[in-house]
Amino acid sequence: MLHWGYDEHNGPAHWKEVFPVANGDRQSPIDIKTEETKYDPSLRPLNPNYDPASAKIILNNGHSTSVEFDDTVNKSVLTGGPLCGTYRLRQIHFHWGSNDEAGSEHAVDGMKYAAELHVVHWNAEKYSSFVEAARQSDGLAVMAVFLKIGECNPQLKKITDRLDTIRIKGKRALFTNFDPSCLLPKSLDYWTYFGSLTVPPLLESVIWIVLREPINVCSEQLAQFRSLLSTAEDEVACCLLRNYRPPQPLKGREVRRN
Ligand SMILES: CNS(=O)(=O)c1c(F)c(F)c(SCCN)c(F)c1F
Ligand SMILES: [Zn+2]
Repeated sequence: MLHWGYDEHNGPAHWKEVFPVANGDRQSPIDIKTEETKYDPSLRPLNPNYDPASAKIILNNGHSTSVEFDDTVNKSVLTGGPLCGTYRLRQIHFHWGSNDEAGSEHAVDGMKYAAELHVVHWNAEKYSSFVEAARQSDGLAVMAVFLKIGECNPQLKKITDRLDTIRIKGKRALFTNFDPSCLLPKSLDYWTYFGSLTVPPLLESVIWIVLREPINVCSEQLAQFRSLLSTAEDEVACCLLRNYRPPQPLKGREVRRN
């Protein structure tokens, strides 16, 4: 396998050839069977606290589009929920499909949403960098938000309106004064479980916090994500039509809810 991606020749079924942890005991995403989730009274309310000035750039890394934040200080953090200590905001990015019927990574009782937002944080209380935290079992905390087809989302428009300036893999543009809380649903009720990155190197270092309430996105906005290119300037143009990993075996893990 050359470089990993989402095509037939380098997609999720091939990743284990280079990253054997793909068959590990705490892989993500998963299909959340709501009847089997366990209420846990010790789970606290989520407490996201983001400073819009932390937003720095918007980027096309060839696998998704991300907004990267200044994570050199504790300016934008997530505390509460299942977390011990303070997790610092690193970046947000999206996963989507080639059509509106499927595109999310997590599923709920076998049902997939049109897309999924990931808000990535790292444990800055215990570790000194994102890269170090990404190697630890409690190093990362990713909040997942489901996107369902409905009204156009005016907050998401701030991102989708900029995608034409970063169509080619590797392109980046200044992107500041953005608070990702504007993309969260009214309710911060969640499911939580121990899992992994959903892209190579698939590190098993993520405390997943999956919000139960989806936010809206319209079909036209999702189409703008699909017009991003997974290829660089000097390559034959190829659209990033889908970038989700299918659900992985639960292997006895518990999914708790607040
Ligand atoms: C949970 N979704 S993911 O796709 O596995 C994912 C990314 F795409 C990421 F980009 C990052 S952070 C930046 C690393 N290059 C991350 F921590 C991460 F978990
Ligand atoms: Zn992701």
